[in-house]
Amino acid sequence: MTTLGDSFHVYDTTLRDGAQREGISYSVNDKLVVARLLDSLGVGFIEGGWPGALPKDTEFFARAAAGDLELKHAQLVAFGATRKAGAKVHEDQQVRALLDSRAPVVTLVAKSDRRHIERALRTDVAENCAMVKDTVRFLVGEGRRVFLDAEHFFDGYAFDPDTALRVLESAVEGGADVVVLCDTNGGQLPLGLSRTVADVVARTGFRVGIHCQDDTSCAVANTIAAVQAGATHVQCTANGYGERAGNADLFAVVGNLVTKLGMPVLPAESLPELTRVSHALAEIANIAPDTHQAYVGSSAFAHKAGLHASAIKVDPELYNHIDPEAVGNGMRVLVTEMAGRASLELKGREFGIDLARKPEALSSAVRKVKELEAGGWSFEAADASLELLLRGELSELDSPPFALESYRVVLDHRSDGLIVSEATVKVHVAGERVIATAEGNGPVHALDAALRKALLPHLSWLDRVELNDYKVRILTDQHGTDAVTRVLVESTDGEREWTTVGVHGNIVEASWLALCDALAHKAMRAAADLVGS
Ligand SMILES: CC(=O)SCCNC(=O)CCNC(=O)[C@H](O)C(C)(C)COP(=O)(O)OP(=O)(O)OC[C@H]1O[C@@H](n2cnc3c(N)ncnc32)[C@H](O)[C@@H]1OP(=O)(O)O
Ligand SMILES: CC(=O)C(=O)O
Repeated sequence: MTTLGDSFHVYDTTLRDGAQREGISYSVNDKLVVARLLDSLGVGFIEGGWPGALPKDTEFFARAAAGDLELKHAQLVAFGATRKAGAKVHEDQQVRALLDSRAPVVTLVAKSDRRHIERALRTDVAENCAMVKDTVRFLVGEGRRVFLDAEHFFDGYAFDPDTALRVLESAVEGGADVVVLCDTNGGQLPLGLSRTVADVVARTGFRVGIHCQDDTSCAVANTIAAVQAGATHVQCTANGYGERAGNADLFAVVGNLVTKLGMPVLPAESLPELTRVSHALAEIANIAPDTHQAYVGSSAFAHKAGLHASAIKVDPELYNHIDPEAVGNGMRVLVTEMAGRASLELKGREFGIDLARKPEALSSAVRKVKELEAGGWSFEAADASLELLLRGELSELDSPPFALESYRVVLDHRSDGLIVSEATVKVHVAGERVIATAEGNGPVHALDAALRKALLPHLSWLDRVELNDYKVRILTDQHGTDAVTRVLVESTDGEREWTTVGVHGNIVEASWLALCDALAHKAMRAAADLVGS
């Protein structure tokens, strides 16, 4: 299917409005990488920043013009304000900077609420309209395509519709292609906003765009409502980054337009790239991806409730609003206290375990999971411990790689201020009784070191296994007033990562349980690899 071409604009403002989010500070190199990623998706316009206002943005446009940014799909847009009140447009340094940026498209921001014109700009409506018309005409005369961002349009239209419309008319008289209605304070709700958009389209016949801030958490809904009311240009930011509560999220807007409204606003091959690009852009912004983000979050198609899983077992479409792979995401089944037999059966499939014809083992595993979770265990993030539990129910596990006789950990607070932990483990491995002692900077570190020392000569794969991450959570609501500790251990052997869990009233024992599962899981895989080779 071909895209809608110029008849519908996907306009990205991550590099300008997205950068207005608290905590984001793109370097010029970051901006170039972001622009390339957005271009690879096939968005029509990339607003690169405000040249003349921010030195980094000026440099970004200079580097883009010098060949550092070759865009295959998008056109680069420079953002800026109209000339100042009472000034001559060709003498306005900010306007000149827009031309100097050499961007083929310019988006001008202009006031469209009479209160802002009079109180913030300290001018009158006639001069404000002249500022808009002069600036658009000047830039169009210099060969630029111009869009007008009508700031505070919805509030302004409600307060004084004639003024708001006069601003739009001035832009179009000057030669603007699109007038973008901005919900700058983000206070709109979909129904009212779509009525205004429809009204403006009907009264003016202008090409209308939409720009929504997310202060009512309705930016995406408002954007879609605007499109349904006649807007043909949507301004969005990656992952909804933006001033205050953010902007309309590009990925949700595009996801909705393509999969719900059947509008091919991006090239067909871009849709499965949404998740990857969203996460890559989060990385560059130095913001952890929102796991619950619609369409692209890692939890967007993660199912926890047993009833959901039982229907998904019949047909995944019953509980997924789209095929997750259509947007490059994937479905996951989570096993927790909310699991039923179907959840465990589906999870088992992920591990290559067929539980469908083992109803007793399945029911017993469900019971065990519920009991353990009630005692503070959590399998949601500990797939490796869950796999061991399921295989244990099916009596599929070989005996563990070693057997513990005992361990002891001591903590030594020395007179020189050093605190050293020492652990001794006595284990039986490969038919031998082994005793090993090691020091560490904490009790768990010492225990891990002692265990490795004891096992390494007997388990050839152990030298590749490392602890990647160690998370501790104190669960104060378990067992009345006694707190229990939950430890999650993430391990790696350089090729794959796996997570195990341990729970106990004693943090060292909780850690020990998680460590033992980690090694048992690796031993299980090593044995399977041996059989497979
Ligand atoms: C809704 C939006 O998010 S629009 C994007 C907003 N982005 C930014 O503000 C980030 C970049 N901004 C900047 O770097 C600076 O604010 C600048 C360079 C634009 C201006 O800096 P300064 O000249 O020091 O002015 P300052 O920021 O204090 O005030 C803005 C001026 O622009 C005027 N102004 C505001 N909107 C407009 C407009 N649409 N058209 C013309 N002038 C405007 C204000 O009245 C004020 O003028 P004054 O100095 O005569 O009072
Ligand atoms: C232009 C813009 O960012 C706004 O009105 O919110």
